[in-house]
Amino acid sequence: MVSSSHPRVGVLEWGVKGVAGFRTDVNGKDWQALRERALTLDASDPLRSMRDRFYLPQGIYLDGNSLGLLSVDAEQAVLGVLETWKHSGIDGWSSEPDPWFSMAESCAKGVATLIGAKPSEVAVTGSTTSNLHHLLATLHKPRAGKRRVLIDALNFPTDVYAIKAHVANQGGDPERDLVWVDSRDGHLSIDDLLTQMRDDVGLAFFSSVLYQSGQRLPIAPIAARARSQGILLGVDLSHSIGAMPHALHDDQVDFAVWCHYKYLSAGPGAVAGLFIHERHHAVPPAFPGWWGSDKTRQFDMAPSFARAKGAGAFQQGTPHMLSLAGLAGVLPLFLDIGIDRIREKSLALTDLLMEGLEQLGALYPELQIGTPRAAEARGGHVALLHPHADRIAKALKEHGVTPDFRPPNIVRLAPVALYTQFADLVTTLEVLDRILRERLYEAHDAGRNVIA
Ligand SMILES: Cc1ncc(COP(=O)(O)O)c(C=O)c1O
Ligand SMILES: Nc1ccccc1C(=O)C[C@H](N)C(=O)O
Repeated sequence: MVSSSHPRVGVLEWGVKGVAGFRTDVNGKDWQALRERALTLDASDPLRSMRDRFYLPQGIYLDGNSLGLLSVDAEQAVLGVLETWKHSGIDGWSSEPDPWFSMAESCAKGVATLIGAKPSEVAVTGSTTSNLHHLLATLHKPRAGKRRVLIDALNFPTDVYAIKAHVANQGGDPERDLVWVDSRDGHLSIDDLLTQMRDDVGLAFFSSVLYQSGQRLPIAPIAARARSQGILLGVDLSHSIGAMPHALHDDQVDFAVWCHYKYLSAGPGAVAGLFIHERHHAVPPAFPGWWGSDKTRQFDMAPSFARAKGAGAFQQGTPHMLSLAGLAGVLPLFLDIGIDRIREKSLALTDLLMEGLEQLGALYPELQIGTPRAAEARGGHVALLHPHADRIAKALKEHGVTPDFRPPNIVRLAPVALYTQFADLVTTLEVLDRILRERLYEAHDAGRNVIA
């Protein structure tokens, strides 16, 4: 455990006004009842000691769905790699107890538990984007009568770029071959989506949780429909891994990709992950590299590729150890707590937040909630919609709350079960109340910052 003298605050000094010095009681709504409930929830929160393991920047951090915070555990693991490098040089690859040579495999085993996969179905490697390119090139060969690719209009841009490029690389025409599940209101209709999984579709690719609205898609029925229609199904788990359980193996998803730097807090640009269902393990990777070798054969340096069994074969070059160590360090926290308890707290956090936002919506009609209310239809963050979302995000940050902004009108608020307190959310609501009441956002320019 972290000692009480551990530096909890001030790791990053943002120079914000700070929530503590911010008066919220001027002609405002009375948040006392909600605050009392939040304090009771905090007092009985079984995960509350986890917060002590994280470096918490000044103010309230609600951007863990973009970059999760640093834990002492991840820090120690990264420092451990540096120490080993310092003292052992090349022997770091083999020195016990954590040889670098097998660190990706040990991480894959832990990650598999979080997503309902067999260890042999997961590899920790590459980036979300590079893994998607790799799996598409390996598994999807368009054929006559099944050339169409189904994606949704709300998917994260990198996925769309990769899929368009893949279609073009396979001799197709993205304009003609892509079928879009459209959205009128920022959400996807599951009925629409299932209906569009028609006979002429060969590949479908969705996110488990949509990055803007936080809508969660039901993977089991989508995968069942994909199976019955002979469609290859891929899923991007970037916004759900570490926040909720998955059942990729049992649901029979064909493949999946994700990053580890959001809810999992493995560090900026941490090594990413991929899943390939075991029924596809006979297919060789499209872009092999020596790090995908059977580990007992890798240093034979043979000209023919003796690949690892399963997803490990999709590794390519030497793992980026400094970017892998953070994951190795933080994973045991998730495994010890168990992903079901994490989801339980995450839902309780977003419940409280949405309840408060509904109360604010009654006071400020321009404010709307862009996230589905039903627990099974939402992920770990809440999207707030407002015509001045860009300026509101800046005003929140100025007053000590870190959200992010996604164009055109979304402020995302992501409480993370391991380090967000219920009371933080009530403070956020109070700050937001005053920003809206006094139109404090007008002090900020419209438009996003380079990184929003
Ligand atoms: C759904 C989704 N996919 C992919 C990415 C990013 O891909 P990469 O990790 O390759 O930068 C993000 C966020 O950056 C994301 O939200
Ligand atoms: N990788 C990043 C690097 C810098 C800033 C943000 C990101 C994000 O991950 C954004 C996130 N995927 C999103 O849902 O918008």
